[in-house]
Amino acid sequence: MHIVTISEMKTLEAQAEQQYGLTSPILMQNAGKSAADLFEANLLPTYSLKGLKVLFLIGPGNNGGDGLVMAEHLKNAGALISLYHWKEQKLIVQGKHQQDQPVHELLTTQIKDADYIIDALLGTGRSRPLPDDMRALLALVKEERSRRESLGLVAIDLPTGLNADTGEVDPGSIAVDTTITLAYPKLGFFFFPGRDYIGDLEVGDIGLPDALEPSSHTEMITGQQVHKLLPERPLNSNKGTFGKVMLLCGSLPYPGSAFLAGNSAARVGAGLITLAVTEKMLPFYASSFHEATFAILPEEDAESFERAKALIEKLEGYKALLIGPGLGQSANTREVILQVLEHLRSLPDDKRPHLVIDADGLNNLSALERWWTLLPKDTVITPHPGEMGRLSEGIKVSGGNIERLELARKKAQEWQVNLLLKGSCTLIANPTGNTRINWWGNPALATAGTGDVLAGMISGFLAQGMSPFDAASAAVYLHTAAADLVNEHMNIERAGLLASDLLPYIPMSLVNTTYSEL
Ligand SMILES: NC(=O)C1=CN([C@@H]2O[C@H](COP(=O)(O)OP(=O)(O)OC[C@H]3O[C@@H](n4cnc5c(N)ncnc54)[C@H](O)[C@@H]3O)[C@@H](O)[C@H]2O)[C@@H](O)CC1
Ligand SMILES: Nc1ncnc2c1ncn2[C@@H]1O[C@H](COP(=O)(O)OP(=O)(O)O)[C@@H](O)[C@H]1O
Ligand SMILES: [K+]
Repeated sequence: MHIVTISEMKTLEAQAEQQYGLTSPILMQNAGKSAADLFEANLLPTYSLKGLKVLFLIGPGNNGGDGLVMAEHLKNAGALISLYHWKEQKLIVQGKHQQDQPVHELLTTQIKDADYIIDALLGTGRSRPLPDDMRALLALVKEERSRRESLGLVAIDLPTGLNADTGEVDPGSIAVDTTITLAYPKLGFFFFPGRDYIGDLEVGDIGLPDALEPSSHTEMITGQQVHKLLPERPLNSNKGTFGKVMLLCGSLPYPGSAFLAGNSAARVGAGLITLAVTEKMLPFYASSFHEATFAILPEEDAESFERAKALIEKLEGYKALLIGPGLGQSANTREVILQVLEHLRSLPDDKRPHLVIDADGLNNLSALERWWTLLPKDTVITPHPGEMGRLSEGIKVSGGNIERLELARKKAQEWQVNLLLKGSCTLIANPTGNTRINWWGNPALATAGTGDVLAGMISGFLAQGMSPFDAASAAVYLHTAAADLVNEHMNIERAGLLASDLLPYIPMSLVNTTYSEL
């Protein structure tokens, strides 16, 4: 699904009017109706609209207009509606204009009484800092919410005061439970601090014709999209159908990496997993990973060319190669990597395994000048912000702010790689400048080894013939989906997940894409 900027959204609206006669009032009717439908769908089956007290905060522009249309639909379905028109300071309770008492007192009572408050103050048209009286109004809502957790907060299009292009927020903005955004998610939702204000994201249909495509090069990865990307599993198949993955991962201080990555490649469906390990390391893997096969390499004190040669000899027929997790950073290991890269560059496209470089694979490379010129075509690299900084001459890379998007896009083109920049909303940029962002996040993933799982999943998809951009996108989405499943099944929240907990839930995350609403 496209992600749009404010100006891209405005262009779409203008085109809808010019080319299809879809005027602003028509779009607003559609917007308000779909917001009402999504709101109701979220209530069910726990609550119904009958008798539900909903207070709408109505702003002066089209965002307020959307709110009014939505309110009318909810009223017709039996909700008890109050409307506060901010600019006019006018309060209407169940159709009656309240004029007897000072509006401030009445409004405070309405806030205290409401089951839900709908923020339809400002949307993409916000053009300056919020005025004091709007901040004060939002502060009242926030205060009530901190007193009463059952009060539901929903924003139409976006939480008021959030910059839809950058994710910056006004000091008066408040975080909501659900944002019902219209037509397309806005770019600023995916970056901090804005990301924290959105709550659950719903996308309302405003009836733009399918032929009207945004010009944006940025997409949100959706479950429906991933579902379509997943490799078919024909009845008439065998392990050869689903590709072989070779992993050059793990070393004495970090043996778990190869296990986690290899296991994850198998869990997304790859046909055969081979760990390239030394004899010294073999007993560890053989006892913990029964399904793996092994390519035995000379010990780490052997000449680098012998170690590289042993791996290269085994590589024929492999569809994917993962280099890096837990590999260590000795000069000898760096030499091995360079020789393997040289070999891969020399192979024709159809004979070359797809390459993923992660972790120490990247750390080894970042020490070299113009390291990217050493990569074979279509490589996927998967840095976290620290590794990205090292790859980019030491610049500081943001963990979640908007600058990371431009950086990833620019570097993917400069380096001609598929660049997966990890973080809370992980993003992926390909060499032609297209980007995809993962909306779903789960801080339980902020624990050692989860990156190895992700790298393994990408390799497993590459072995099954997915393109590098798609393999990275699907893996990122499913990685967070698997983490959500772990949370649900282990009854945990934001802490306590082990990377290995993800493994059995990866196949379930694949199945669940069938039922994705987004
Ligand atoms: N134009 C269209 O065709 C559609 C618009 N839609 C809705 O329209 C919204 C955008 O509408 P608008 O462009 O009217 O913009 P908004 O409704 O977001 O706000 C613009 C109004 O707020 C005032 N304003 C701006 N910044 C302010 C501030 N800091 N403090 C106080 N007042 C401020 C402006 O003077 C203007 O009156 C979207 O977010 C969406 O909700 C949707 O209905 C879909 C279709
Ligand atoms: N707060 C968070 N929300 C969502 N995902 C996160 C969060 N923190 C970390 N992650 C994910 O966890 C993984 C961590 O990878 P990485 O830093 O490489 O760890 P390691 O090398 O220890 O495996 C990445 O996929 C990252 O996107
Ligand atoms: K709003």
